[in-house]
Amino acid sequence: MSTDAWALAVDEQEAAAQSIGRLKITATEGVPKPEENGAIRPAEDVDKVEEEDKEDRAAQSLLNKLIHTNLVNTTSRVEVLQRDPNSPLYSVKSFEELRLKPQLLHGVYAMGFNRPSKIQENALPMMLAEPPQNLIAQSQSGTGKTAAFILAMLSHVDPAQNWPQCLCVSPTFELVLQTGKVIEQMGNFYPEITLAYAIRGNKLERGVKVQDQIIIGTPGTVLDWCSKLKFFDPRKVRVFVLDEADVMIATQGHQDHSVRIQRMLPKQCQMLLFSATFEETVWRFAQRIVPDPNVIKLKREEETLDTIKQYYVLCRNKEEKFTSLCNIYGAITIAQAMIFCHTRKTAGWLAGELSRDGHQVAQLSGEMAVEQRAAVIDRFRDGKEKVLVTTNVCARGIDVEQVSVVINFDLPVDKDGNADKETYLHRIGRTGRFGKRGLAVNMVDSEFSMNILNRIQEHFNKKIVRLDTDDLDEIEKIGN
Ligand SMILES: Nc1ncnc2c1ncn2[C@@H]1O[C@H](COP(=O)(O)OP(=O)(O)OP(=O)(O)O)[C@@H](O)[C@H]1O
Repeated sequence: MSTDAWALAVDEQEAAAQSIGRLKITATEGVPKPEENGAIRPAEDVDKVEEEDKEDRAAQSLLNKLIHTNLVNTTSRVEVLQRDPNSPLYSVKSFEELRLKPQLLHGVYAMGFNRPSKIQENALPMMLAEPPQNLIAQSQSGTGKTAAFILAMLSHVDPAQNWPQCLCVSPTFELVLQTGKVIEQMGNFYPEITLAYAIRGNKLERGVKVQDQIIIGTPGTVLDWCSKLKFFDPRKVRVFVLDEADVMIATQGHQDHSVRIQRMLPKQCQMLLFSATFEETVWRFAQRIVPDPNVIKLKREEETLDTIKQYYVLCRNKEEKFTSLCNIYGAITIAQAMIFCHTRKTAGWLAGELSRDGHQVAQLSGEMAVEQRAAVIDRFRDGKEKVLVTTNVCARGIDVEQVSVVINFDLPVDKDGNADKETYLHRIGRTGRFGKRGLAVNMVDSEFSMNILNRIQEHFNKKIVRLDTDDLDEIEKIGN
């Protein structure tokens, strides 16, 4: 969006907020009611009331627009979804009924969670059962998987034992930091439990023994900590979590590290594998390495979220894609957006064009130092930049509530040039988090990319609708 359009949208929001305030005052204080004593209103009073009626109607319409454009609090929407059996946020049980410890109940409520989601309701009893049971679980992006396995880890820790008992391995530095923060938040009322980060740069002195009960880290560093450096004894670990399990299995390096870690764990250690996607071969592999697992698996057509609307636009080249993007920004209010490109070069070019157009843009790519990448995500999460242009580096897991639009400037393909359906799902899942509405727009600029889009539609059995970005009215409609 141009700075002007952005300013206009903000003004409109503020005006609406003030009008909503006025509406309230009118309702509680009321205007004089001359009809009640039969007196005829003076002409200027009638004018005034008519004026106020008009104002109220305008305010009401703005309020409606705000509700439709999802700019107001979505709590009630989440509550509605949590009572709809077809929603992945549905639950019949409360957190109390899941028998969480009081310290953890305190933690989840302090985070603003009212009820568990479907995956939390289903997975937690399996994860907390005695004797411990293994689990391979799939649930749509943004439906609370992370919270589920964190609650399981925190529940299993014995705070009296000062050594690592739970081990969580995540594929990237950024995800480790993000998940670590959630562990700290949820465990806020359980101060006896502490956490160590096994990530590059967190150097411990030789010979140190980690006393924290939970370790979260990337696979290579975790392996170093328990094998070469012997910072902790893997034989004492009781819970092992593999987050984004499919990528941990499918990526050779991650798989080697994870399997080597797993071999060092005791036989009775509980194994928990979570992801939003499990390609068939990966799923089979997971079932081979996890003994006797409980399984929560989605049907193909359940994998996409109805709350994320998916569109595509036809363009001829990257310049036209950029124009389409500007048109979208000109027509709808976008809180924050993530734009995915295939190469660093395109991402750099696009970030430059967007900044020239007045946007606050951040760019993220694989060659940046991990600390630098984490800092970029932090700034984006704090809303300092409204647009994040990136390659695939943060397609997975990153949770930024305000992302209302995801743009696939280039469609995701694997190294053989085939449609990368899993990455597609993870990318669009950066919006529409926990019941929010989201918009995903795919830019198609060749027969090749049209084929990729078709493969994606067929795979998920979900129609992706064409959008004409020259027609501003049409774009406006999809923003509602
Ligand atoms: N029961 C709940 N009530 C309200 N909000 C919740 C609940 N559980 C999780 N959330 C919030 O929903 C958002 C998404 O949750 P989370 O990151 O756990 O999803 P996920 O399934 O792990 O996503 P992804 O597949 O992208 O990794 C987070 O901001 C989290 O704080």
